[in-house]
Parts: sequence; C-alpha cells; structure tokens
Amino acid sequence: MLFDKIQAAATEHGSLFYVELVAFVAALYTLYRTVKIYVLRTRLGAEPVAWIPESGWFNSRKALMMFRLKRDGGLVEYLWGIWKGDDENFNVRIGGDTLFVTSDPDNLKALLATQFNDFALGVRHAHFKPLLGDGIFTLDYSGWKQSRALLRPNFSREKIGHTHMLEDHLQRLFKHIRKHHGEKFNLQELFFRFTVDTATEFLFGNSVEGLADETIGEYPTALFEGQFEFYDAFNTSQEVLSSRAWLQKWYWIMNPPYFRRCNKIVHNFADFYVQKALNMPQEELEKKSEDGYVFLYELVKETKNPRLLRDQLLNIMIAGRDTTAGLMSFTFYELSKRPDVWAKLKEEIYEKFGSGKDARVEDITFETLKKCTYLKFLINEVLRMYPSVPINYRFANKHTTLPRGGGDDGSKPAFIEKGSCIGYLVSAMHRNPKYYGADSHEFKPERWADKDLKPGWAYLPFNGGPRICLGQQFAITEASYVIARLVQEFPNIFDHDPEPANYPPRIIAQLTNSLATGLWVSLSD
Ligand code: HEM
Repeated sequence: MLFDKIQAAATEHGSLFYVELVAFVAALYTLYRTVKIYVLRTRLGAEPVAWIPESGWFNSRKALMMFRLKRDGGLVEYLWGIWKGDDENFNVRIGGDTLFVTSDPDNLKALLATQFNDFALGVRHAHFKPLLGDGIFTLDYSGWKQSRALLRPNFSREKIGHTHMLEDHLQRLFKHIRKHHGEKFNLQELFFRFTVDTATEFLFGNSVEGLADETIGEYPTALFEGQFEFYDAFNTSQEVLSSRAWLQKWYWIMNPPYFRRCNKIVHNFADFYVQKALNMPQEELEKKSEDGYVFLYELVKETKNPRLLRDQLLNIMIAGRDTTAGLMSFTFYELSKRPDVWAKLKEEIYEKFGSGKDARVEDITFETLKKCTYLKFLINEVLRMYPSVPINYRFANKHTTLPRGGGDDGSKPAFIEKGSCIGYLVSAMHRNPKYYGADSHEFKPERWADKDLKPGWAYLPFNGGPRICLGQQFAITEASYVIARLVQEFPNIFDHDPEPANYPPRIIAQLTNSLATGLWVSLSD
C-alpha cells in the first residue's frame, strides 16, 4: 500500500522525489536520535560532550591520515597533537560512529575498574579469533573470568622468578652483538627474536631458537616439519590482527589468504607441543615441573582440552612477547642517547652485581632486581614515555556515563550510548603536564625519586582494574635481567640513530609499539 503511494507520488513529482524522500527520512532519523539521546542523557544526569571539528566526509580525511601515520610511524605523536593535553575528553565521528576519546584518569578508573561491568572488549573477539580463538585476551564476561581463574595461579612469584632460564638465550644475543665488533647493528630486531625464543620456551617447553643461526655458528633443532616457519608466520598474523583491530567493525575486509595460511602454521606449531604434553605420562609431567617451569605443563594438570590449551597459550604469547621486546628496545633507545642515564645505571648494576669477568650472574634474581632503585625508575620512565599499548578501547554494553567530559568545561559526567566505543590514549595521559609537571615531555628517570609524584590512575602502562596485565612482574623481571646483563657485558654504548633529529622517535603502532627505524646502536666491551 505504502509502496504504491510512494510510486504514485514519484510519478507525479518527477525523479527528484526520491532524493527528497531520502533527505526527509534522514532528517526524521536525526531528529529521533537527537531526542532519544537528549532524554537518555538527562535521565542519567550527564551533559553534552565537546566534538572535535570534522575533516572530510564523516572524518574520512582524519581516518585516512591515521592509517597512513600508523604505517609510517607518526600516529602516536599525531594523536598527542590533537590532544594538546588540555582536552582530555571529546567526541569524534569516524565512519558514521561516535567515538568518545579520553585520557582522563577519573574516566579510566571508572572504565576499567569502578564501572567495569558497564564495558566490554566487544568486537576484539571477532578481530582476533582467527589466530587466538577463545582466550583471556579475547573473551568477555564468564569466558574471560574462567580464563583468568585458570591462568592467574601460573603468574605467582615462584613461577615467574626463574631468571636463569633467560641466560642461554642471552648468551646467543651476546654472540650476535659481538659478531659486529663494535660496529652498528639493529638491536631491536634481536630483542624481538629474543622474546620469541624465551616466550616459546616458557609457554611450550621448547624454544623456536630464532637467535640460533649460521652467523653465530649455531643451528636450531627441528622437532617437526614447519617449525622454522613459526617465527615469520606469527609476525605476519599479528600484523594483520593489528589492521583488523584498527578497522573496528569493518575488520572482516582484512582476511587475506596469506593470513589464513600463517594462522595455520602457528596453530600447527602450538598443536604439536600441546599434543606432546597431553601424551606425557603423569610422572614425567611432575618431573618436568620440578626441573623448571613450563606454562603448558602446568596447564595440562588443569585441563586436557587441546583447543583450550592452544588458544590460551597463543593469547599469552600475543600479550607478552612484543610488549616486552618494545620495553627493552625503548630502554636502549634512550640509554644510547643519554650518557648520564647510562652512567647512573652502570654504577648501580656494577655495585650490586659486578661487571665483565667479575659479573656475579647468579646474584641477579627476582628479589635482587627489585632492589635496584635506579633500574626501576628507568623502566617506569620508559613505560611512561613509550607505553607498550598506547591506544586501547572498550565498548559500552549499556547506556551509561563516565564521570568527566560533559558540560562546557568538561567537568560534568559524559553520556555514553550503549554500543558506542570509548578510545583511551594512555600515551597522551602519560605526557600530560597536569600529572607530570612542565617537563612531562622529557625523559627523566629521576622524576620517580620524587615522593610527591603519585600519579595514581594517570600512570597505566599495564592497564588497571580486574583486567590488569597478568604478566606485569614477569615482564619487568625479564626486561630488568636483560638490561642488567647487557650493561655488565658491554660497558660502552653508542647511538647510530638514522634519524637523530626526530625526537621523540617515529613509532610503529601495531598491537604494541616499536621504533619505526629500528634501534641502531653499537655496544662494546
Ligand atoms: C612491558 C610488558 C607488558 C606491558 C606493557 C603489558 C601491558 C598490558 C596491558 C596494557 C594489558 C591490558 C590489555 C587490555 O585489557 O586491553 C595487558 C593484558 C595482559 N597481559 Fe600484559 N603487558 C606486558 C607483558 C606481559 C607479559 C610478559 C605477559 C605474559 C607472560 C602478559 C600477559 C597479559 C595477559 C594474560 C593480559 C590479559 C589480562 C586480562 O585481560 O585479564 N603481559 N598487558
């Protein structure tokens, strides 16, 4: 009936009729949305949030620019520029959706802790599922709770404090450094290989030995066909996951055949070790637990489900590997540029653990590393200036509010519509003078000695609330050990940055951060 009437009206008024009809429906819908949001917002006691000006149709110009900068390494600085530190909260329209962007500690506390149940990861599960399946990093609600309960006991102090497991891999790293005879090389690339080696050993009980190659006269042991493809496949899959995360609800566009092929290689790798563990007699498992700590062997005591085991291990791998490599890379980036920081660090490490031939390696433990005050300040500062996860997001699972961002001065509650996305920029918050003073853009480990510096929720490298990083202590122990050992072995560091004028450096923001041009340094005895 209605359709017939529309057709008759179209015949009578000519072809412009359809354009007018669409405009009318759009206007009606806009009016409906405006009234609906006004009513909901008033009911929840919130006020309107400021918008940042659009550029291009639905901000398409901004979105394209962000994609380009993500690839070229300028995204984190660009976002900081939009922010300017003053506007900690605003709305932005991207591709027709409203994104509430915040770097306000009060809002982050509500988002991640006090109003935890109002928010979820949302589409992250769909973004990451082809590689990671159902695990702690991808699930919400009861699935996440069960995962956390299953995995948490494996991060206790006695299970993650095995620093000696790192030493064999470090010896390989030293060989790579020494083969350059004091000439420049890319240390970041070695750190990324190192963390895959240590992560695969810790998680699966066997390292991929990515650092073992002919240039240092070592060859990895292959246990099965396709083992050596794991390293590249995992990197490639991870890059695609990052692009899918950036595409948000359009993630399905990014599903190329090479992604599916790489996922298969990674799954075959994990399945091999899972099956090996499942086939192990109980006594052998117990014996392995006594010999050293392997995540998989501990999990097998709790569940025999091969898919669950594979998914959880890959979830931890993705959460822990690049983040730690990034932390070590940015630390040495700063160390290579700051002789004053390098000297103070050396003083502390040499005093506590000796150096060169007199190095007391066995003294470097979880407990003794914790007592290295300057090393702690250094790591705090690296994670402040270069948080491994600079940008993150959550979705509202109901109509709700966040404490700040509404009203003329942004001090009133902000309305958050069900289904909308909240982007939070930890990197911007970490450089805001409001929380870190006028020198907030400077790299200054000493700031952490100031007893008055109590950033609370303004310092969030490991997230906060119920989903706080499970591997925080693990990562800090591993990075501290590597830093201390490198300082012991190589007393001299020199900067060979190909872009020395670019400070802060260009950063590639994949799922986590890395230096766009690599970490070019030389280290010598
Ligand atoms: C410098 C190193 C690291 C940093 C900066 C870091 C940071 C983070 C952040 C920001 C999150 C929250 C992600 C989100 O909820 O959206 C997270 C979660 C997580 N991290 Fe880390 N991480 C690091 C290393 C590690 C390591 C080494 C492991 C494991 C061996 C690990 C295991 C996890 C797990 C399992 C989660 C998920 C927790 C949950 O959702 O309940 N992380 N990490």
